[in-house]
Amino acid sequence: MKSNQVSTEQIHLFLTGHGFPEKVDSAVILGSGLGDFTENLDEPESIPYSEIPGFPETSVQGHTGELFRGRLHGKEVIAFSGRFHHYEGHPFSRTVLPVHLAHVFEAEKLIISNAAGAINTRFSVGDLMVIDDIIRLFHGIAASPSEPFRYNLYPVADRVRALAAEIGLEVQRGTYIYLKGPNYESKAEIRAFRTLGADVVGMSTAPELSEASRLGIRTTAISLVTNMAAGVSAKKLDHSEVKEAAEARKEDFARLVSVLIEKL
Ligand SMILES: O=P(O)(O)O[C@H]1O[C@H](CO)[C@@H](O)[C@H]1O
Ligand code: HPA
Repeated sequence: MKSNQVSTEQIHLFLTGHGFPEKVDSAVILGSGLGDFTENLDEPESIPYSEIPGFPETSVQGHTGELFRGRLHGKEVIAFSGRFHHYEGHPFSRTVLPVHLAHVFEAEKLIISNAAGAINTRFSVGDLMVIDDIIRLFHGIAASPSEPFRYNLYPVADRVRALAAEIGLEVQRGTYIYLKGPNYESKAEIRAFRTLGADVVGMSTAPELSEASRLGIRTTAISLVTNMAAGVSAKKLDHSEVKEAAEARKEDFARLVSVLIEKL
């Protein structure tokens, strides 16, 4: 049943044959520890990635590996509880599978989320940040060749903050720097990235944003600061912080995604 040769159109056909709608309003990619968002969907149904032809499985803690469909504010939503990271051994063309599926489901909006470490010393653990630009130190991360980044994240970031304010949520904005991982950064690297203008660091999202930009999907990306990056605080970094911070902010994260699905 499983093969890397399965096209996104065939996956779409499989999913619509299993109760998924032909088209959705929004697609959501859930970052590390943020999978509980799916508890907010009305009439949810889900299929484990292991049962979807052509779908790789997830191996990172905090990514359950399940595709959800449901409704929010009466709108059709698909939510990827679990993403594929390049450091898990996936080529970039596969890390962007959720983006390609958002495209075949004709999603009007794509909301990407991630756990990230804060480089900006004015940020705190638990902060939500809308990404208004990205730094891709490693070129060659694009899933498709020769594509400039053509999507302007700045106006969307303004709108996200305004919508967050409407529901009483303060959201930071800033630049996400993509590192391949899976090891965390050194203190010197974090100092260097600060001088480059990065506010948070993570190991996902940039390939997805690049591909969504190429496909012309209206996209926003939200980081949850799960830790201060290496050397910003004296604390030793550990993936368990990701889960703790996500657990503490899961309600606010869900409220934010919910208002974006409703109004962005
Ligand atoms: O970006 P997401 O998938 O949220 O995961 C983040 O959490 C992991 C590090 O603990 C890295 O994979 C980093 O990218
Ligand atoms: O400090 C970090 N560095 C890279 N990726 C991360 N994902 C969560 N925290 C971090």
